[in-house]
Amino acid sequence: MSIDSEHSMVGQALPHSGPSSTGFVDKPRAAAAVREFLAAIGEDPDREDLLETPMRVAKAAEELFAGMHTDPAEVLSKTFDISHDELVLVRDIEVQSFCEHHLLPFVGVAHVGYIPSKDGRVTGLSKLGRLVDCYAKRPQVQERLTTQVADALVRYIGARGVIVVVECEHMCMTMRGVRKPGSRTVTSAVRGILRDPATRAEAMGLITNG
Ligand SMILES: Nc1nc2c(ncn2[C@@H]2O[C@H](COP(=O)(O)OP(=O)(O)OP(=O)(O)O)[C@@H](O)[C@H]2O)c(=O)[nH]1
Ligand SMILES: [Zn+2]
Repeated sequence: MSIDSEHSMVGQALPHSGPSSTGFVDKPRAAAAVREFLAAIGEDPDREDLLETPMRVAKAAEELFAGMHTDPAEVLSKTFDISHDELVLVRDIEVQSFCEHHLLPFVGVAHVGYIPSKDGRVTGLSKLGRLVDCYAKRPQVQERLTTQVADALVRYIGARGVIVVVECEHMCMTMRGVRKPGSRTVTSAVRGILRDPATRAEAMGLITNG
């Protein structure tokens, strides 16, 4: 179960809670499933070079899906009162996620901007990258990733305006299926006063032109 505090887990004692918890994957179960999968595709799971693969995958899953067990409220819990009440924008935050339809990666960048709460509380810049990871490191679709990052900034630090733009290439569209390498999907979410056309245009200008 995810410990995302948006989903009614606030205040509960959580096993393995924390921004970078480990130990949440049932590794023997995951390894058994990978072994079965290898057999299903016609491989020999007892082939010497494959013997350790199921457990390797199970261990990797802990890292690859760590966001499921990261609490966004905790990521954004520390703020600084520096009385900055205008746009803060971090561009080109690396995104590495997994499409929940095919469990193949989608990778690219996120641009995250926000206008702090009226009292000018800001979060540490690195926390925006951690927030993106929190929502990216889980089975995901790009649209949901984009809105979850935007909504978290409103909810947890009271941002008066938020703009999130995510641009990714989906391996499920390049390695298989429609096979369109190089195509990039762009999604955006805008909240609060950044919905105002002039403010939004200014933020989009900074995102696209630097
Ligand atoms: N909206 C959205 N779609 C995604 C995302 N990642 C993958 N997809 C799409 O999910 C869809 C799943 O479609 P299905 O028809 O159920 O699956 P499929 O037969 O494997 O589809 P094809 O990829 O067209 O072969 C595909 O069109 C994918 O391109 C995402 O982040 N957002
Ligand atoms: Zn996919």
